[in-house]
Amino acid sequence: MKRVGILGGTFDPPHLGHLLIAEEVRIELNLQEIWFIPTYTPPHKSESETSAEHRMKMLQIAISSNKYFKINAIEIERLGKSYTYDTITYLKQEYEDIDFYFIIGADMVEYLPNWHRINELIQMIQFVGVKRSGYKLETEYPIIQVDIPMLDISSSMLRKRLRNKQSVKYIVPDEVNRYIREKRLYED
Ligand SMILES: Nc1ncnc2c1ncn2[C@@H]1O[C@H](COP(=O)(O)OP(=O)(O)OP(=O)(O)O)[C@@H](O)[C@H]1O
Ligand SMILES: O=C(O)c1ccc[n+]([C@@H]2O[C@H](COP(=O)([O-])O)[C@@H](O)[C@H]2O)c1
Repeated sequence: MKRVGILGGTFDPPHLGHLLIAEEVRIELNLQEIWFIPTYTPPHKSESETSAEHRMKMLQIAISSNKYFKINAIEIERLGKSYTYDTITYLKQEYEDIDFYFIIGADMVEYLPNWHRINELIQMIQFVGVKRSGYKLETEYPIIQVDIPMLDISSSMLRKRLRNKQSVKYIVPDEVNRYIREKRLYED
């Protein structure tokens, strides 16, 4: 069976935290690929600030230097709320020969009891939790934990910095920074 990690996210914008957790989990669990799945509408928070097109483009730029990283646009194509249950149901039907591992930060681990159809979802896919500053990686659910170096960064912190015209260098890849500036994203 092929082993594939999934990192679902809003990626508004993508940052080094996303890339680091994906790479660390890939190596630790010996995964052949990581599929980044951008949400259309995130299930549990307000809509993204930038369009799906811009988020896809930034993600493409961000992952381009890693041959194991791919994008799967299923949630953007599906439109509506991006429930993981729907995505995994589809992926398991479509790719019977793949074992999927769904990577989440500790903030999402804490939130797991509130996920849509969690009792079914937890039987369908193996979750992999990673540390995140300010959150506990403790849960009753049978997740795998992977130890990663913590980077205390988030997309909301980046949006705030960009609004305030502060630097985001060394927090997002240079090419993503260039795209954000060129398209004047997150300016107000
Ligand atoms: N610095 C980080 N360390 C560990 N996990 C992270 C980090 N940043 C994001 N993640 C995880 O990556 C996934 C996608 O995150 P998302 O795209 O929502 O970014 P975010 O930084 O959490 O965004 P926002 O600040 O807008 O909520 C989530 O599972 C989240 O927990
Ligand atoms: O399906 C759910 O109920 C659910 C609730 C919270 C988060 N998720 C998924 O977890 C991933 C990270 O979410 P986010 O909002 O932090 O980008 C993303 O793929 C979401 O679709 C899914």
